[in-house]
Amino acid sequence: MWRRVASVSHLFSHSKSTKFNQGASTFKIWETFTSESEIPTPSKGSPFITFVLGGPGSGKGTQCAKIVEAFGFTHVSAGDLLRREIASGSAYGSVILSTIREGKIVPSQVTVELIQKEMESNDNYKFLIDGFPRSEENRKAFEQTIGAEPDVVLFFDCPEQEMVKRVLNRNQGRVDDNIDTIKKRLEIFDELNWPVINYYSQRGKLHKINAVGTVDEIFEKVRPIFAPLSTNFYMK
Ligand SMILES: Nc1ncnc2c1ncn2[C@@H]1O[C@H](COP(=O)(O)OP(=O)(O)OP(=O)(O)O)[C@@H](O)[C@H]1O
Ligand SMILES: Nc1ccn([C@H]2C[C@H](O)[C@@H](COP(=O)(O)O)O2)c(=O)n1
Ligand SMILES: [Mg+2]
Repeated sequence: MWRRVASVSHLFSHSKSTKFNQGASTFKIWETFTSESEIPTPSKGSPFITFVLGGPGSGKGTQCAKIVEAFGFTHVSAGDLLRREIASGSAYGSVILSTIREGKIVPSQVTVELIQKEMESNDNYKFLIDGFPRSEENRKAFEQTIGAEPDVVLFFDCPEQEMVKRVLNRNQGRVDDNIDTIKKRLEIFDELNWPVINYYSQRGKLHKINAVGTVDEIFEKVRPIFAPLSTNFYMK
């Protein structure tokens, strides 16, 4: 059952907030996803947030592109934001680059700030946040800074051997797509991501998807999770 847990209205409390607060669309979201008894107190100005989890090469970015196309979400990839920060030559750039090269996790404050800016600068109210949270520290920083919890959490479950094969074949020139860094990323994933996955599983938000198969086969497992959006949601 879809359930809104927290409001991010304060995140959008300035000029951008009105897009969430005005018109019938906000109320449509509530009408569609919650029964009367489950609505805590409808809060105006709450974007629909999906976290997308899975190991390196599990297919998160690939499936996000399909979800964007089918359901009109905005794709916010934490890894892409960090790579963009490196490319921009910002003050954080060199630290981010060395962290990514080592297969480690960038401090949450940096990543959450980038995600927040991206959400605030976007007119959409449906967000796929890809590759985040990677750790409990990430998760708590998002909750504290943004003041929200996700509505849905996808977890693409893929065997290690398959993930390694996909990453080594990716061929996008990423500094972390080499066997040494992949091994470290997998270790970090095992150590830090499982507590996050368990956290959302215990709260009934996790949708675990077997990520083996063709891209289209996997998307057919994803589609029903968002199907209510296509029929009832106020479309972008
Ligand atoms: N179902 C699939 N079968 C085979 N290859 C796939 C499948 N899904 C994605 N790929 C390919 O595997 C590679 C990794 O996919 P993708 O970039 O979507 O993974 P990711 O989870 O976003 O990885 P990362 O965390 O490293 O960003 C890409 O080259 C992609 O084209
Ligand atoms: N929440 C995040 C997301 C990503 N990173 C860093 C470390 C990852 O290995 C790298 C690439 O991310 P991907 O594109 O694979 O999602 O970016 C991070 O530190 N914290
Ligand atoms: Mg990716």
